[in-house]
Amino acid sequence: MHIFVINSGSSSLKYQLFRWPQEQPLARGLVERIGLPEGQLTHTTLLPDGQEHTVRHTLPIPDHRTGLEQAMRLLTDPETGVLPDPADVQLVGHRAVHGGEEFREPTLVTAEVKARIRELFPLAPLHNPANLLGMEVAEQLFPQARQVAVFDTAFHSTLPPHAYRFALPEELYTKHGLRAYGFHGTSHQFVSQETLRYLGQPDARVITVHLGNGCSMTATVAGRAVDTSMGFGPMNGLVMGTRAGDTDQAIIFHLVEQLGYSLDDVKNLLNKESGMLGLTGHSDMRDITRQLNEGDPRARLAYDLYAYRIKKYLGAFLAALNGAEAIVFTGGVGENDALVRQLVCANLDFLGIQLDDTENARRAPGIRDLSAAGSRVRVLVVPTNEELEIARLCAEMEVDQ
Ligand SMILES: Nc1ncnc2c1ncn2[C@@H]1O[C@H](COP(=O)(O)OP(=O)(O)O)[C@@H](O)[C@H]1O
Ligand SMILES: CC(=O)OP(=O)(O)O
Ligand SMILES: [Mg+2]
Repeated sequence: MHIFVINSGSSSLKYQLFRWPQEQPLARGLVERIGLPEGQLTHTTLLPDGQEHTVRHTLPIPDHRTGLEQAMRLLTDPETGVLPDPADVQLVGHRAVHGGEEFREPTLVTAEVKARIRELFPLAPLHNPANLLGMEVAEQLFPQARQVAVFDTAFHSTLPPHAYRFALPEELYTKHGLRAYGFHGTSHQFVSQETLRYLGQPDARVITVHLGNGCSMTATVAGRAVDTSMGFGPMNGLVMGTRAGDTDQAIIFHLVEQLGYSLDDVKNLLNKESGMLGLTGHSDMRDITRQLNEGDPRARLAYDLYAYRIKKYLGAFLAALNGAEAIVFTGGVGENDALVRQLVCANLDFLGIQLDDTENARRAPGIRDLSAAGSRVRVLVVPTNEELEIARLCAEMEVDQ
């Protein structure tokens, strides 16, 4: 059978088409810079002889719907498409970001499930709307297929209460669900599993650092999450493309009471105008790298702040775990940006963390060990593959039914 997976992030949409159970990717694509003036669609067809054929289009992609429609045009193109008939797709896997406390397993998309995803919009305003849209567009494109949602929050359902509860009155948790949920769970799960296999240590303590447009870190033991940097919504913790991460609640009161912000203004500020964008004017790390190379001090500060925040969480999670066997970088920035990794790992030799600078600067595909010979903690790059993990979880659900 064929499984089509849609992974809508805040600024990008990724998709992959698999032949199953071979786990064979037939095509994959990336729609980037959604909402920015120059959107980019990269579509790769994986040919039977192992060759890849990639086309790139630069065009305005105002929203996720347009991105998905463009992708479908390429997939079903009568001459070059690998999916002549959309009816060949039996299963569509969707990334869904916020699943609250109830969605801990892959879930068949029904009208009720969609309604619940909609109710969770306020908690993940950059993501759940794009996820739901993906489901609605896919229902039209693949009317015969089963649609399954895999939630970012699911992997974090193993967090202990002292990690997920806030020091707020109990009722706010018991009646209103105010707790940390954690996000990017599918990526943290995939990457931690890959790492355990790579190390040959199924019980290892692994800290996964997912740096995409959104960024989060998770402390894991034997592949189970025990703490994570994101909280109630995907805003807390690390500095991100457009999200501030940790700030001080007092700032919110000051913005509203002294500077005349409405609550909507604050939400917009913290979700869409802050983070790297607020510091540099750019949200895409490649633009900030360019700015840095031109000697712009704003880019320097932004890099330092971004890396320092990761370092602080690393310290916290190493304390929570009483050490770690591996620290793993993943996501668009984590996999590609050597300077971020260098700044994060600098001056951590007292913890037994030492990076091999040459290995760190080298570009290569696949899992890479960046640690210096004497490093007690392994520093790895493990490319994430949320789509494959989603396809596996959806296929497992089919078998279990
Ligand atoms: N070669 C690269 N060097 C530095 N940053 C990169 C590179 N390639 C991608 N990135 C960054 O990765 C981020 C997007 O990561 P990704 O994981 O695809 O995001 P999303 O959260 O949308 O899934 C962007 O900030 C982009 O600039
Ligand atoms: C949850 C989240 O921040 O996702 P993304 O990084 O894809 O925006
Ligand atoms: Mg992502």
